[in-house]
Amino acid sequence: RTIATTSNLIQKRLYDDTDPVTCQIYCYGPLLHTVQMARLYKDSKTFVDMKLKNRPEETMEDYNAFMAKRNNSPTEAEIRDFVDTHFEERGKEFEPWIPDDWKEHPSFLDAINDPDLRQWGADLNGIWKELGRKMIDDVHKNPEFYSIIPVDHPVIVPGGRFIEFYYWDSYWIIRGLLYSEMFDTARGMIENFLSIVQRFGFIPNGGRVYYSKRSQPPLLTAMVHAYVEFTKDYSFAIDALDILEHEFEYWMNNHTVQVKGYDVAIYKDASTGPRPESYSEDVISSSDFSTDEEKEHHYSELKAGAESGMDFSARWFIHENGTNDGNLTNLKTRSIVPVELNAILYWNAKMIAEFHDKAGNKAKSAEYELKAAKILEAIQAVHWNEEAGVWLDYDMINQKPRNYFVPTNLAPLWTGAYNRNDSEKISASVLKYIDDLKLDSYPGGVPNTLAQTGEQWDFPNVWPPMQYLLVVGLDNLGTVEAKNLSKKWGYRWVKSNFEAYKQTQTMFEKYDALRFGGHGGGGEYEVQKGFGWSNGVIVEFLTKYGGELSLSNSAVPTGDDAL
Ligand SMILES: OC[C@H]1O[C@H](O[C@H]2O[C@H](CO)[C@@H](O)[C@H](O)[C@H]2O)[C@H](O)[C@@H](O)[C@@H]1O
Repeated sequence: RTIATTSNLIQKRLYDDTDPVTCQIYCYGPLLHTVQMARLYKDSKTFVDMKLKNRPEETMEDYNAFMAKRNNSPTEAEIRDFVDTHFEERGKEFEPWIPDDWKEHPSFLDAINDPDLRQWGADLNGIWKELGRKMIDDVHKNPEFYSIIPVDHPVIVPGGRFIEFYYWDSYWIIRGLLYSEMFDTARGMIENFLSIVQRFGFIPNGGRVYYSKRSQPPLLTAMVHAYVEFTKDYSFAIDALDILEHEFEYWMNNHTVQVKGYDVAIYKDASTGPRPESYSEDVISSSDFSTDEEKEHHYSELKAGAESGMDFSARWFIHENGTNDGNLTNLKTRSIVPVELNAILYWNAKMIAEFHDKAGNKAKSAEYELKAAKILEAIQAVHWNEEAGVWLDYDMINQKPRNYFVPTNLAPLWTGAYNRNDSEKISASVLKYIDDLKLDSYPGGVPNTLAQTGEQWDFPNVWPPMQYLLVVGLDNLGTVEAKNLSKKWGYRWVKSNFEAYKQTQTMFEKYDALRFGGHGGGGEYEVQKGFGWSNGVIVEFLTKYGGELSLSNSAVPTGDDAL
């Protein structure tokens, strides 16, 4: 299979404001406002996932007539009736699908010694079948009836309310699939993303048109790298190079600002209005602002937060007093330079350089090495904080580092965005940072922040991709102390997830730092079950530790007892 190369067409599409016609229903406009503000469903995402019964133009005509007839003030019952007449239930875009390459007994299971952990690994492998989604032909023939973004290959979704692909989730899902030897499914998901970059110029937050003006942390190149590491099929990466470069340039050209004379990337969004999938929630939180302009700024900060994947968190609050106090009205996501985004872009440049080198294109490889070196310099100048002994986000409003814990403060260890000659020094300072903050004292894993705001990316919630970042980052650092802590946290994560699974037969999207085996909560929707990235991380950790890890000493561990 070959991948068509990018062209000016992508540039045109990227800057051209012609949204799909379905966007008039699902992304913005009066119909969306009327229905979402009626709060017909417990979860606001329900409505924007429902299929149209008629063409969007016809639906809009009916809507205009409906509103005119009711003097623009329909009752809730009338709106419900309108929705029932014009929309189908959610989920109509998929047909049952069992991945063709699913294996009953992938060999990672043989590497797990503990019988209970091995059975759990088999259960998790079985969950891939439940999370698979294939689009029906009609989605390709009549895309304007659906909010789903049509893609050629079936995908593994996160689960629960998330029945479409999510960009950054897919990195951990794909790694899990590769360990489960589901190479075709993994490759299909990557090919979908490559074709999406060709169509949109970048990868939307998730597989719905209403997500199409923002992205998520750019991990496509890392997905390709993981696929190539497993399959050794370098030609796949080489064929994809144009597209990977395009995505990289999209971020560097559209998401960078200047800080201390360096180009650094931030999260942002290119649409107006509230998030369609959380419309009334955003309108409510915007009611603190009086002018339309202020409300619009607030919506942009919310959507930039969603682009970061950490929606929402005190990580993105800048209070008037310069701290991370406050609530959603203090969101200033676009004014905070995030460590991991720049660390990931560095990684992307390095991997693109590596693929060019494999292709024998030394000039291009050198060009991307140079881009990586520039990003590294920026990370060192803007994010590294000698006093804290770690990398920190940067507050552009108050022109100061933000000395608040987030696992992403260690992201450069994960992506290799630091000078290897400094490993010993960095190891000493990072471990002291961890010690000072007592990050090793939580029985359920390292919390995402130390701020308890009720937002889902704050204390005490623990998120699988962030545990992965910490465990892999510390392991990469390579000193004995860092490797030991990495293993300790890896073991703890497996055991705590296992405990939750043993009690509930469920994998959760997020967990609880304070409770060994406890799941997370808070935020604007119920904790979700499934769950793509949780399973991916555990399948990888079971492969990594399965030979040595045993549950026999699995009494509720705290701190040092976890091993
Ligand atoms: O509907 C609210 C938000 O839901 C998504 O965010 C959360 O789930 C995603 C899928 O697992 C995950 O990628 C993200 O990190 C979570 O915070 C969605 O991505 C948001 O855009 C949306 O507003």
